[in-house]
Amino acid sequence: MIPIIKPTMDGAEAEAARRVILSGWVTQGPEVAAFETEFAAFTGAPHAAAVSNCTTALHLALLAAGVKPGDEVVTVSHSYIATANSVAYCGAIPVFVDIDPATYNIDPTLIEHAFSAKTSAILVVHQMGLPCDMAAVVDIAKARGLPLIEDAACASGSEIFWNGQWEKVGKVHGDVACFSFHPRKIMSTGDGGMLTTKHADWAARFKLLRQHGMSVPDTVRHGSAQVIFETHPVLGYNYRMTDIQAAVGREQLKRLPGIVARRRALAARYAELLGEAPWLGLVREPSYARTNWQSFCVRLPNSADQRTVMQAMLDAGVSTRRGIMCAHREDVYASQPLRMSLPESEAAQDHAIVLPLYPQMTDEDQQKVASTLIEATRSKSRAQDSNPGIRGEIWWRPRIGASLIESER
Ligand SMILES: C[C@H]1O[C@H](OP(=O)(O)OP(=O)(O)OC[C@H]2O[C@@H](n3cnc4c(=O)[nH]c(N)nc43)[C@H](O)[C@@H]2O)[C@@H](O)[C@@H](O)[C@@H]1N
Ligand SMILES: O=C(O)CCC(=O)C(=O)O
Repeated sequence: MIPIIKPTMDGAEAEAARRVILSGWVTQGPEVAAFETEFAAFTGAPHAAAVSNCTTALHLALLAAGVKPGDEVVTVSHSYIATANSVAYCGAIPVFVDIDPATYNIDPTLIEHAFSAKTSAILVVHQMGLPCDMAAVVDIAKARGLPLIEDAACASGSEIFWNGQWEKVGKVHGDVACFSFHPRKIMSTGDGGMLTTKHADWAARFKLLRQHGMSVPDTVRHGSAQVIFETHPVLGYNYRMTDIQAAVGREQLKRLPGIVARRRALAARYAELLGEAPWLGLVREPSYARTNWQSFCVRLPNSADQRTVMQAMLDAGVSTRRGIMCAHREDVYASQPLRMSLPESEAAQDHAIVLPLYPQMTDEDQQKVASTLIEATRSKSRAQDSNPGIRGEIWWRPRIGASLIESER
């Protein structure tokens, strides 16, 4: 079976975990601090704070941005449900904007239509590792005076063209970026997350809130010759990363440039192999973005049944995933009125699939994936079913106006 992903770990990560276990200090401590310093240096961010996963990172980011109950946060539905959930954890309402089908990322031209007097933040996603159009989004956020949060769960090592040079996602281009180290991501600590921010006071707040809002951390009390009594001035959470995870993360970070380079080579090979099937829509990087190819997403012809194609591939020993989910279609958000229709988000969920991609893949593996996909879709390759434009042209269908669904509020 060719799986969707394989973590890239070996004895170096095992040895790092062993070293921490034998050190006698295993929870958030010196390894977490070192991982934060190294991750900040990697991205170019002034501050970093490690947490238990990216969902908790997003929660803390929204709290630092001042999101409170009853507020609205403009974001996408087309994302793993953690994006919308983090807004709901604040008692706020996620207001969903449709995506650009060429990039699977938020369509900046639609953002204005999602605003109301209750909007208190913008939360964008760098979906599948491909940076969204940050220049456009930053302009909108600045014009409105809104904090801008980047869900960079998938985007470790991705780059944005900024002020004439390539910069890492997380440097930070908005106010704060949130990363995931879940095993489905390209570097992993088992589970884990990281915030990078340009604001020193936000970083201090993340470090306070991740550990129960405790005034004096356990590490400080542990090493003190004086008796110290801690206090809890604010409501905090247990969102810590352990030192075992951080030690693994430090090894993963050393590998990250190599992992990204390998994924880029594998993605280029997929594009070559699938080039003979023009009915399949591939993602092409816009001029402002270099993806880490966390996922290699392919748009199927509209007449192809997604589940049938995925089952045929699974039967042949190739694991795939459907297009990115849409939160507004899940029961948990279904009763919430939409401010705009989301046709591109829904089409992307229903008509795209994600192919296996991991550094250990052989050329034989990739040929098998490509040939299986081509065979499973060839009969659906009628010209009228192709998705012109998904190969890189901007495929635009205006949908503001008649299709706009006004909020009932
Ligand atoms: C592009 C999207 O990719 C991912 O979403 P997804 O729906 O593809 O993710 P899921 O299908 O839930 O991914 C879980 C899969 O990730 C793999 N996986 C998860 N944990 C492990 C692991 O520890 N070891 C190995 N070898 N594989 C692991 C398994 O194949 C598991 O079925 C997430 O990273 C999303 O956040 C992201 N938007
Ligand atoms: O829990 C998951 O499956 C993914 C969520 C994630 O990536 C995170 O919270 O770091």
